[in-house]
Amino acid sequence: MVEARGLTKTFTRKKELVEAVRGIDLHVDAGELVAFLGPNGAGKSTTLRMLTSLLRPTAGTATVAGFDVLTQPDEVRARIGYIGQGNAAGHSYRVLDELLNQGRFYSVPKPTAQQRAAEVIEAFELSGLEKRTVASLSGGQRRRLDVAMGLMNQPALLFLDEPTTGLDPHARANLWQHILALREQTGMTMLLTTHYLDEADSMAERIVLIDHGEVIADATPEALKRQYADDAVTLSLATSPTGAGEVAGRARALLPDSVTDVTESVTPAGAVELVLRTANGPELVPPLLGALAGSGLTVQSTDVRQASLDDVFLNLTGRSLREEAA
Ligand SMILES: Nc1ncnc2c1ncn2[C@@H]1O[C@H](COP(=O)(O)OP(=O)(O)OP(=O)(O)O)[C@@H](O)[C@H]1O
Repeated sequence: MVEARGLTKTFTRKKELVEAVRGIDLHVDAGELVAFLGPNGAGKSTTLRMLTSLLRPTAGTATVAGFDVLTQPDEVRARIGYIGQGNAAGHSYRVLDELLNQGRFYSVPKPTAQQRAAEVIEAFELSGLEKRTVASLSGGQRRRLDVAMGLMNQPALLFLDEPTTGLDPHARANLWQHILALREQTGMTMLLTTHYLDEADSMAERIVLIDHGEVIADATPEALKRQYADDAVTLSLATSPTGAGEVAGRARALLPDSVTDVTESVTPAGAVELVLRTANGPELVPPLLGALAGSGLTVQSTDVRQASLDDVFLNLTGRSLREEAA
């Protein structure tokens, strides 16, 4: 559905070259839900805008829905929906008129546009708001209208640039519910940008991690975490009369090979604390607890912190995506 090779965009700003996108390759199959994740200024929006034919690449090629973005932009646009960062709808216009105008923009015949508008109004919970002006809608309703507008030409592929940025958690969850329902019903291919880590983790089937205009990793959230970050298991063990060192030594001898790193300390209360790095913490804990108890060691508490996409980004770049987003 999307095939890009060496996609590059260089801007000139105050006589200086800004290499916004530096040779991105991308392949997206029909029906995939792919998230571009990366810090501010990484080049996500610029990539999306090149793929939607809104921006001409400095170098590289891309085909979208079977058409070349450079030589066949009209064919590309007819087959995609694009929901940009800003609100697409005009403030003083009414909801239904905006949807019908969008249909007209795509040369959808009027009866079809009316039927389509009724469908997206229903699907995106905009019923009862048809006559309201856009300015009078809540942030969440407005964003749902944006997405609904992007669907008026029944696209095969939907591009969403930071669809949930600025929405409160409830409105974010609500918008996602609608997007996922749409996807389930239509199997639509979706490509979105976000810098919400939790959102990318739970919603995207595949994450393309972008930094400084380049793809630094591309896989499912689970695969990324498995490959680039470890879970941290913290065990707190009661010390014995023979001393903390002896307890730690006995515990260490029971650790399976899947533990890649161990740090050891003694808490102010005198407990021996071991922090274990491993690919799969939840799987490691039950047998390990059994083995520790079997050898007479007393586990006072256990904590498993599973690897996050922020750990992945940190391990790949040395920077925290969470902090950069903040
Ligand atoms: N029209 C432009 N003129 C000059 N520089 C630009 C232009 N558009 C984008 N840039 C620069 O290109 C780089 C990439 O920007 P882009 O908007 O693609 O990043 P992004 O990953 O989408 O970030 P954000 O999450 O903040 O939207 C940034 O340094 C940005 O300032």
